[in-house]
Amino acid sequence: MIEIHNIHKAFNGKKVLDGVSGVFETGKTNLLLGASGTGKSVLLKCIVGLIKPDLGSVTFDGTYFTNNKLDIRQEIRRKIGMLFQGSALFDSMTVEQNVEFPLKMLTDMTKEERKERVDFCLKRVGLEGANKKMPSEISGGMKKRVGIARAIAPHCTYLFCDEPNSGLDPQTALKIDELIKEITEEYNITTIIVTHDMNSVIEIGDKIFFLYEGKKLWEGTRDDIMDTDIKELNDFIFANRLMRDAKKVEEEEREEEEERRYNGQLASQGKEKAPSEESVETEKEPHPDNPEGPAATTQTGNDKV
Ligand SMILES: Nc1ncnc2c1ncn2[C@@H]1O[C@H](COP(=O)(O)OP(=O)(O)OP(=O)(O)O)[C@@H](O)[C@H]1O
Repeated sequence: MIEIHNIHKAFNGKKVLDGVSGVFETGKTNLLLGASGTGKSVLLKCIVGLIKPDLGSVTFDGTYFTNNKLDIRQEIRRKIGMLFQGSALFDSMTVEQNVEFPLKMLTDMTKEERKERVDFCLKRVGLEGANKKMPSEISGGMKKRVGIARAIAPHCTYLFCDEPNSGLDPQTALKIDELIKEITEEYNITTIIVTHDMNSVIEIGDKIFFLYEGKKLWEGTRDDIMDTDIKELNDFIFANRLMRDAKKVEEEEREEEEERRYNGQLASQGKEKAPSEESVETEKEPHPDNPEGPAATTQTGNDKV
């Protein structure tokens, strides 16, 4: 779990982050959502320590990170995997050398152990056998997969992805989203993804933090993002036609459901009423074994007297 508290950041007097707080849960895909220039990347960099916030703190699983001793910060950094926007592979290295790179830098694994881990990670992201290819020989989607393999290779506890879908067609983007979500759940990683892609929100938004002009205006899940009354959020998500259509379908389904429930209530009331009327009638009818029957035993107040 990563906790951020009251993060502020300004550049040359221009406020970019204005008191952002939140908790990013373990085993979940946490999305930082917002329009361009709203401070998502700066917040991500503040969390991983690439930018120092002016104020505020970041805690990784209870260990204070911001302003802590260098060795503690380095220890936490070792557990962080990064997937950069353009994949950021080393062009002069093969796929396997790219994935092996952080293992050489961050671990004391033997050559054989590194080879085993590289093969495992490449297999996990669906790139078995691509070891010897150069980045220039593979597609954008494959590059993202190599980036993911490289990020998780040193058994990362925290995974940060800066717009993992940028430059990908929708189908490949969906596959990358799904892969990140699967890996997050499988290895119980705390994942934070910077995005403005509404498809990602719907597909993998376990927890969403909506940033607007440097502030967190809303947080919630993909199930409730369409039902808020926050104007800035609605303007952002419903600028996308697919989202407007999805909202329309959701409203129609809700109306149908309400109608069904209402009709069901009416029917059940009617049902309750019917047997009681019936039972009154049958009580009045004599039982075949007892011709005198209940009808005969019906008494009025006067009879009793
Ligand atoms: N190192 C820097 N120096 C000065 N200004 C910066 C620096 N980094 C970011 N900014 C400014 O901070 C603001 C927020 O930038 P940021 O990259 O976080 O936006 P974003 O929400 O990630 O946008 P996008 O979705 O377009 O990537 C922008 O106005 C940007 O110009």
